[in-house]
Order: sequence, then C-alpha cells, then structure tokens
Amino acid sequence: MPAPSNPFKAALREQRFQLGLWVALASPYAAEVVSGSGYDWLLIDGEHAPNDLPLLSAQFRAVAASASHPIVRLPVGDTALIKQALDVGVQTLLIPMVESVEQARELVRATRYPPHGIRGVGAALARASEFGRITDYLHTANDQICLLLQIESRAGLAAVDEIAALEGVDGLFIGPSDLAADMGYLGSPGHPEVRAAIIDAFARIEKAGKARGIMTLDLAQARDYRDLGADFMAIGTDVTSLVRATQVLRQEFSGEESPEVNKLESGY
Ligand SMILES: O=C(O)C(=O)C[C@H](O)[C@@H](O)CO
Repeated sequence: MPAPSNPFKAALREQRFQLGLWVALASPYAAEVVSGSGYDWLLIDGEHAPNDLPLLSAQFRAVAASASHPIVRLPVGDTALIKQALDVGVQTLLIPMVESVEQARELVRATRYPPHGIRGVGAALARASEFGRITDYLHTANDQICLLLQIESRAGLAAVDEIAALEGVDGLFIGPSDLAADMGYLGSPGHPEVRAAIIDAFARIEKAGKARGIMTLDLAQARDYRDLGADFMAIGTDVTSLVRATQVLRQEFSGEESPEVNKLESGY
C-alpha cells in the first residue's frame, strides 16, 4: 500500500489552476468552517499566525477531511520542522523567505528520504504512514511531496532561475508584501515596479516548467495575476474576511454612509 497521492501536486503537473485561501485564525474549528467554502487549497499559516505544530496538525486534519487540499506554511525552512510536518501527514509545504539555490537545495533534501535526501526515518510513529499501516510509505512518500518555495526579496528574484531548475521544487510562490517591502515599497504590493518584478519572475518560473504561485487581497489584482499566468493563487484570508464582514455588517445596520473596509488589506 503506497503513500496517499497528492491531488494538488497532480493538478499543478496537469496545469489545472488552483484557487486558494489563507487560513490564519489558528483554529481547527475555523479551518473546518472555511474548508466547506469550495477552495481548491487552504494555506494553514505557521509563519504569521500563532500556530505551533500540534495546532497546525489539528487544522491540517480538519481541512484534509474536506475537498480542499491543506498546504502548510512553516515559519522557516528548517529541516527538523519539515520532518515533523511531513510525519503528521502534510504533503504540500510552503517555505517562506527562500533566497538562494543552496537554501533551496537543502529544503528539497529535507523533504526526501535517503538516498535522495536527509528526511529522518520515523514512519512507524508517523500519522503520515497511518502509524506504520502504510507498509510501503518509505519507498513511495517522496513522489507525493509537493514543495513550494517563496520568492519575496530581491535576492530571491536574482536566484529564481537556479531555484526553479532544481529537481524537487514543484512551484515558486511570489510573496508580494515582503517583496514590496524589500524593494522599498513597504505596504504597496501593487506598486508598478513590484508588478513588473512579478511578471518577470512568472516568465522565468514558467520557462523552467514549474508552477507560479501568488496571493492578493484585491480581486482586481487577482484577476490581473491570473491573466499574467498564476497557476495557484490565494485571493483572501479568513482573518481579513472576518474583519471586513463583521465591520461592514455593523456599519450597514447603523446606516453609515460608506462602510469602512480594513485599510490594512491594501498593504497586507
Ligand atoms: O509576502 C507576502 O505577500 C506573503 O508571503 C503573503 C503574506 O505573508 C500573507 O500572510 C498575507 O499577509
């Protein structure tokens, strides 16, 4: 019995666009609520949400029970954290702040069992192998891992070609907020120079045959990114959706003229 197949990885390989949402409420219950909203994938955020591994795992399980594919973003590209996440059953990882091919190469190795990598062997204890019940897990797990690396700085942009060329890197995700900040446009992910950098990066990622990912909280920008070739894209978050919905509801009831939206959304 092999490791479970990864439908998100298959969709990227077949170039089927995947629509996603950020999940940052750090609540398995909230993740389960959102998992019924019809997104192809949900990003469980271990970087900017107050998540530890047990809480990430609980949210992962809540989403995995739905038709949405759970992707976990770790706070950092750390071999030990990657090992723990894969052992709880995560098959698609998003790693932030990748800036060199050397860093990317080590991240690929951290997701693979020897001889192709350095992932520690603990499958007998791991939920990923159904606690040893998937008897061929060790020899079939590698192929179902989907590794997505974040390019969100000028250094990362400079390394896009080498990183995208690496075997074991399935997609590159452009982080517009941090990229804008690094480019000197803090709070302006929609700046024309940031958009130009995204267009250039998308072209290089596509040339390498890898998937192009991005996220935005602006629907017009989302349609632009889709037209520019995004293969997987998040178009909002649970947190900002909750802020907006509850704020607008009160304002509309109170008859306030123009419901104030969350100004942070523009800079996210
Ligand atoms: O830099 C970015 O943009 C991202 O990586 C996405 C943000 O971190 C996400 O948390 C939305 O704010």
